[in-house]
Amino acid sequence: MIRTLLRVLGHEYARPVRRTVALMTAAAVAEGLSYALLVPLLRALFGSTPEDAWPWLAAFGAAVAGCAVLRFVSDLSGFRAGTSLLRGMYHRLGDHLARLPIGWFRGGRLGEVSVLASQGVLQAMGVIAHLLAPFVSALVTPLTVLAVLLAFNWQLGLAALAAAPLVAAVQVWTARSMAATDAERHRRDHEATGRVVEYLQAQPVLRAGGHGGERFRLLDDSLRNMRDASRRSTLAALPGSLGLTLVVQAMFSVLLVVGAYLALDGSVGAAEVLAILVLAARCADPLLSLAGIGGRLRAARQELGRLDAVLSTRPLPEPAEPAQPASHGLEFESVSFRHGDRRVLDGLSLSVPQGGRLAVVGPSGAGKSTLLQLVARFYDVEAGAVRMGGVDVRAMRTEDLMARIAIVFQDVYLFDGTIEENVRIGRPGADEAAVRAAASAARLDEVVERLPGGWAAQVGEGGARLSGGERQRVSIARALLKDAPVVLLDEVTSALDPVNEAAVHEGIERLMAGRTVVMVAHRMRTVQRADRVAFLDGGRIVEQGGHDELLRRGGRYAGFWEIAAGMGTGVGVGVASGEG
Ligand SMILES: Nc1ncnc2c1ncn2[C@@H]1O[C@H](COP(=O)(O)OP(=O)(O)OP(=O)(O)O)[C@@H](O)[C@H]1O
Repeated sequence: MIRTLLRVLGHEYARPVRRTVALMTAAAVAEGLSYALLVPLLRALFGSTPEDAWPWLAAFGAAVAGCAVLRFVSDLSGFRAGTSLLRGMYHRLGDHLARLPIGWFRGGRLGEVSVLASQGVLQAMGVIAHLLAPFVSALVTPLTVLAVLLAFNWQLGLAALAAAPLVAAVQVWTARSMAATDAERHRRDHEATGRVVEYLQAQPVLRAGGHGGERFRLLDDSLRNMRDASRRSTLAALPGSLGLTLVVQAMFSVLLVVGAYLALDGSVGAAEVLAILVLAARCADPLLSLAGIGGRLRAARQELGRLDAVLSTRPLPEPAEPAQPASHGLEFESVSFRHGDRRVLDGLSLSVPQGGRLAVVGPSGAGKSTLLQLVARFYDVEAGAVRMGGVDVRAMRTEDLMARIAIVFQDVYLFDGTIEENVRIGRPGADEAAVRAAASAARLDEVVERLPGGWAAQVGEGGARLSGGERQRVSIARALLKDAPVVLLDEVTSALDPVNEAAVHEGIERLMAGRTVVMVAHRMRTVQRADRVAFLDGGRIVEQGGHDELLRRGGRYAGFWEIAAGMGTGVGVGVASGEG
């Protein structure tokens, strides 16, 4: 386990961890040896000259004090190593997550990683600070006492030694039999955590559906499953802990019988037998604690495994010799890409000259957003290449690539800060005048005027205090401020009110001016801004050309708008009258 810990953390932590383990082992051995002093102490006390016990008592006192100091030093070292591992782990995890492809952060992953980053890291790193000392003590102290017993009297030593393989066997058997229940319990815990988050997020939907006051069945089910898994896991742990208790009791009884036999035989004094029994009793507690420590170690090991899996996820490879494109046209050459088993793009080829505007149209799920994501390297293509200015995006440093791209997503995320802070994310170093200019070009100043507090008004978590259209304006202002030569635009699918719609369109028009643009378009009005349209279906370009030309052709593209018009999605006006 320590090896996995060091692999997960990096070997620069090996020294403090090894020193801590050595100190803890020394403390546990010292503790065992201090107990051993009870043998001569009790022998002297019950002998013919009890005053001979004084030097042994002094030695015992000194040994106990020495143990306390060693234990303090080893615990302190464990605590220090634990906190430094914790800090290191957070840095390592943070650095690694920042290098993972954006596509890795899918819905379920967010809950998983947040539980891992909060509870998981603490649990895994707590091994050194909280679990190692009792574990080493529970193993090493009884072993030291055993060595003392063997040295003192081999029959008694052998009687105690017989317990060692039994304790080991019970531990191994418990760990094996618990593996499946532990894993299930953890899975159920995670599932329930996810359901709680979902329940909170889904409150508006539940209330709209008239389920506000009711309990949420999916949450109830997962909580019940969690309770059942927890019960199963507790029950599964019982035989192990019972087995350990039996082994320890049996060892004690055997020692008692062998001791009594030897005492009656006259080969060992009664005082020594008493001392041996006291020693055995002192070892019982640490041995019995092994059951509980074992469970916590197994849980920590599982968390460590999960951390290892996240940290082993390969980040997007960075080129050894990064290239810089001289221009900003885009080209997709025979691009194939799949999400799991689902093929999303299938040998797609497409190009957008520098300064050109391409609208991508197609049915839902055709792969339009994926096309944009491949330009920004949220994922890497499976086959083929995406190029900017003739340079494969994989040959560019991620930083350089992202500096050349401004993205306006359908779902705009705003941080809980002021509008100004949210716009500034587009170019953190921008001066105030530039931020205001971008905001005004995106017609965000109108929004600011309405807000109590103006530029200093807080937008709320996720931008909750702004409407969808207003959030879009912030996103456009960010992109304008970034002033990147390539713009990727994923048009909002839901209808905006006329004022917001006009403002968003005006902002987008300014954003597109003089830049290479690829836009996923859902509205006729947007498509008409493009100088070329690609109709995507089944991961391929089915038709390509100018908007009017494609309409005249009467193929898939024209049919698509006709259906949209028939469904009254707001695009039909353009089809009927030829305008958006
Ligand atoms: N993160 C993901 N994991 C697995 N599959 C995904 C993921 N994202 C998208 N997909 C799959 O890829 C397909 C294409 O998705 P994409 O978002 O590119 O479609 P789209 O054409 O933009 O659709 P829409 O117009 O509805 O937004 C989807 O049908 C979906 O099955």
